[in-house]
Amino acid sequence: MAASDDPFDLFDRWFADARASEINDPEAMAFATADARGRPSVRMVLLRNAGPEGFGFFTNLDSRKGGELAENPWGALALHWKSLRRQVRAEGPVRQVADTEADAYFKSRSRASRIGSWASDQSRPLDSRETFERRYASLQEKFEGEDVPRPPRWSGFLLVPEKIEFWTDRPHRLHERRLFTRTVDGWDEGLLYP
Ligand SMILES: Cc1cc2nc3c(=O)[nH]c(=O)nc-3n(C[C@H](O)[C@H](O)[C@H](O)COP(=O)(O)O)c2cc1C
Ligand SMILES: Cc1ncc(COP(=O)(O)O)c(C=O)c1O
Repeated sequence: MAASDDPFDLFDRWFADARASEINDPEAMAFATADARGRPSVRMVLLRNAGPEGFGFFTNLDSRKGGELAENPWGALALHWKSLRRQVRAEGPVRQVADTEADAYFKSRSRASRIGSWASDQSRPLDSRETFERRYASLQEKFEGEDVPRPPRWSGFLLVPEKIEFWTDRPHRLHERRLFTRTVDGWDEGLLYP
């Protein structure tokens, strides 16, 4: 297969274009999960790695998405770059990343964001903003002068794509859709009607 037909090479080129032309957050993607009954939910997350191993992001394992992935480890994502009028979609099984990978990413975040991850019981009900701010302030004190370690329930997920679609806007809604489907030894490429 020619290098230009590899979906991750194509993704890298599109992502580079998006970094150059989006006004903010070219890595923002909608990430869908579903519970054990198949009921879907979707939210934005930041794409932190993309390559042949998959598409990765970081979050709280006890969040709603974390709980749904524990019951049903499948996901779907969509990136839309408005400035380019392009969309990428991917679907497949989702796995948690290794602790070493989560540690390395967590270390790269700002100290304030690291403390925030300890302060936030992500997706749980919060009685008031004040409660959250008090928790944050007391954690700032607790970690004063110390390194802020990764909370044990904060990690990352990797969606290992079985399908990746590249969508390009064309006039009169006659868009181009290139679908890559994983095979035992590579990728099949085909087109879809828009
Ligand atoms: C642009 C953008 C990027 C976001 N990135 C992340 C992220 O990488 N990880 C995360 O946990 N939440 C992120 N959030 C917050 C999520 O959208 C969501 O509110 C949170 O993860 C809880 O989702 P859940 O209750 O479905 O688990 C982001 C929100 C926006 C708008
Ligand atoms: C709750 C939360 N966690 C994680 C992230 C990902 O970004 P970062 O790791 O740079 O904080 C975001 C981004 O908006 C977020 O809202």
